[in-house]
Amino acid sequence: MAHAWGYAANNGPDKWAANFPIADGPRQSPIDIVPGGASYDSVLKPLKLKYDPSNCLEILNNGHSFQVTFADDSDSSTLRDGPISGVYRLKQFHFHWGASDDKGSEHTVAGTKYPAELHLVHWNTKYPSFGEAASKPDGLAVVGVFLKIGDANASLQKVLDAFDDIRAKGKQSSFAGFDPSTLLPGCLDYWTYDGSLTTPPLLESVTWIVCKEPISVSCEQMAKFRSLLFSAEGEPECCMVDNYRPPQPLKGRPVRASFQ
Ligand SMILES: NS(=O)(=O)c1ccc(C(=O)N2CCc3cc(O)c(O)cc3[C@H]2c2ccccc2)cc1
Ligand SMILES: [Zn+2]
Repeated sequence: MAHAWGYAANNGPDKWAANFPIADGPRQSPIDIVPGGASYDSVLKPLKLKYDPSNCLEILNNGHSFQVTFADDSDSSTLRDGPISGVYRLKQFHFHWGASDDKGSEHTVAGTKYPAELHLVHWNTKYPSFGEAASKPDGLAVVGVFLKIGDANASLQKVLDAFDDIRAKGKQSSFAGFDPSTLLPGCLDYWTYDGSLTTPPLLESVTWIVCKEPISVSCEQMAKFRSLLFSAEGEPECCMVDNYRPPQPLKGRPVRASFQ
């Protein structure tokens, strides 16, 4: 029986180390990003993101978040340059959010929490698959984008409009033709550091690339996020909120900035 980890008091982030001891490892994520503590590195290249909307397959509620999954059998949706070497393919994107607008992001900036955070998950094509890459120190690259309360986000609304079909855990539906680059901020300045998955199995295989500029989300759109359920059909309803891991110890890791 797979360990039923979650975000509740009895199975949440403080309890994960019992089944996933790497939770106390040397390169855990997320972290609190302290802009004054990050060092500008002129070697860092601009991010090169190329996404093909025809690779977009489906949207699903996996009981921890919802994710939009992409076909990754070719190099048509990729991340190159930035802090990484080689070609990483987009596998999926998902979000983390709070029960209220004062929390929800995983990374924080000088202690500031955003109401939500987008993760675009890519895997290194020097390995044969996502699953193989996920256990390698340079296997994954996740682009993180903060969401900040403001104007309604028209691109995000296309994703939220699909929620009625995936309200409960385990529900999925086809979701075609979505271009995830429409969820990126105008400025792609970023911080980068070596980290991990922020959910079990917490593998220390992620090069984190966290954008400095947030994208907007309206209060009404945040309410839509909170209409999803952690619970499956037929179970007592449990709202999907606060599905974020708090910042973890930096343990001496450098955080680099692509901007001055
Ligand atoms: N928040 S995050 O660090 O950006 C993250 C990235 C990828 C994944 C991911 O794609 N998967 C696969 C689906 C999945 C489902 C689970 O129930 C689970 O506990 C973890 C995942 C992770 C995963 C990644 C690598 C190996 C196994 C599982 C999850 C989180
Ligand atoms: Zn995530």
